[in-house]
Order: sequence, then C-alpha cells, then structure tokens
Amino acid sequence: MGLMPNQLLRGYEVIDDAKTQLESVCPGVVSCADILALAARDSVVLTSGASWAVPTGRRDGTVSQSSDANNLPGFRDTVNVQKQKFADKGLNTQDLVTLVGGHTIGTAACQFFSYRLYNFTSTGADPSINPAFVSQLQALCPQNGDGSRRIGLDNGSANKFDTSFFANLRDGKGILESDQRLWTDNSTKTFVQRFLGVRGLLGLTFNVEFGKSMVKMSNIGVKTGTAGEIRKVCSKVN
Ligand code: HEM
Ligand SMILES: [Ca+2]
Repeated sequence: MGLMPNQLLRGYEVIDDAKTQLESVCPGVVSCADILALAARDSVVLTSGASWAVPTGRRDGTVSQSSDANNLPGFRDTVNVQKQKFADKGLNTQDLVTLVGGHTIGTAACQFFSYRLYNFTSTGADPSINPAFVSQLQALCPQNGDGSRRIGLDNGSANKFDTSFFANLRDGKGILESDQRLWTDNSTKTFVQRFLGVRGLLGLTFNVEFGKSMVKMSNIGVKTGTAGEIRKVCSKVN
C-alpha cells in the first residue's frame, strides 16, 4: 500500500499543548474540533492572511478510525475525482480551488512528488511541469534520495498566505500533481484565473473566499448538543 491520506500529518504537539492549557483552566468545555478550526484560522492570520469568524460549539467524535480518511482526495487524483470527493461533502468547484489554495503555505515531502521528476514518461519528467523548474526540483529531490526532505508547496512563498500559489500553477510550478491539474482542467482553471485577476473574468478575492469556504468545510458533519463528547486528550476518545 502507498501513502495513505493524512499519514504524515504534523503538528499534533501544538494542538495537545493548547488542549492541556484549556483543560487546566476550563475542563471539559472546549472541543478538539473547535481547537483545530481556530488553529487553522490563526495559521492563516500568522502568515498575513485575512481573518474570519469561526463558529464554535463543535463536539468531538467518539469513534476514530483511519479508514475514515479513505474518502479524502489524493495527490494523484484527477480534477474530476477531486471535484467528486468535494461534492460528496457539499463543496463545489469554487470551494475546491479555494481550499486547495491553502497550499499557499506549508511544505510537502519529496515522496509526494518526486515520481513526477524521473521516468514519468518515456522522455522524462511530467510535461505539465515548467522545464526550468524540473531541474530545480531534481536538485532538491534527487532520484533515490531522502523522500522525507520537505520543500514549499508554493515555490518562493511557503510562509505567506497570498495568491502566489495560483501564479505558480499558471507558470507550471505546482508541486503536487493534483494541484497542477487545477490549471489543466477548464472548470478549475477559470477560478485560478479569477483569483489572479485575469482581465475579462469576474475577479475573486482569495482572502475573502478562503474564509467563506473554510467555514463551509468546517461545518461538515458537525456534532452539537449531546452528540459526541468533549475529548480530554485530542489524540484519543475518552
Ligand atoms: C485535493 C485536495 C488535497 C490534497 C490531495 C492535498 C495533499 C497534500 C499533500 C500530499 C501534502 C504534503 C504532506 C506532507 O508532505 O506531509 C499537503 C500538505 C498541506 N496541505 Fe493539502 N491537500 C489537499 C487539500 C488541502 C486543503 C483543503 C487544505 C487547507 C484548507 C490543505 C492544506 C495543506 C497544508 C497547510 C499543507 C502543509 C502541511 C505542512 O507543512 O506540514 N490541503 N497536502
Ligand atoms: Ca504563499
């Protein structure tokens, strides 16, 4: 089996630290689901993105199974598959392009994309990658090198919440195959262009749309009232 979605998810220690502090002053009140939704928003604010109001009051699930991550999109998914997986959760094509725009910050390990650099076709690298960029990526992720080495998902702007990620897709500098495909398919390309302010298309402001789509996504399958529980430790059910 290859890489499973969320297998290399990082940063649990930050969430655990916030949870420990909350439990010490106000036990059993703030859910891990709310902490995660707020931390996502704060990550955007800390990287100079715009803030948004996060509705709170979520409760945590009492079931935790890795198989529940199987319906998440994968980094080799076609645009149609990405759209279908988002649609299954009530998210449309604009939400897809907007939320994947979250890759304007953060990094990916070489193991998620180095297959695009070597023997992708009989003649070499994935033709959707800008040829000048291929050699840069090859230097960062040598064939049979360290697959855990990390590089920015938004080349040149991995720590700033901006529209540079979309410009990189336009320039053939997307890191993940699933990301670059958003520029190849017309139904998603038009949203990338609108975020880039291409003339003749109705403009969209990434910062504004991102907050809206995040609220929409963070309302999927929410537990409230007496459903679920407030976890004592985020990594396990009570
Ligand atoms: C088609 C949907 C998506 C796919 C296939 C996908 C895939 C990936 C992959 C493979 C990585 C690299 C993981 C690693 O090397 O550890 C990654 C990182 C990341 N993704 Fe996504 N992702 C998707 C949607 C999203 C969405 C909706 C968001 C947020 C709104 C998001 C935010 C991030 C961030 C911030 C990172 C960097 C994490 C870090 O630096 O540790 N992604 N994604
Ligand atoms: Ca960026």
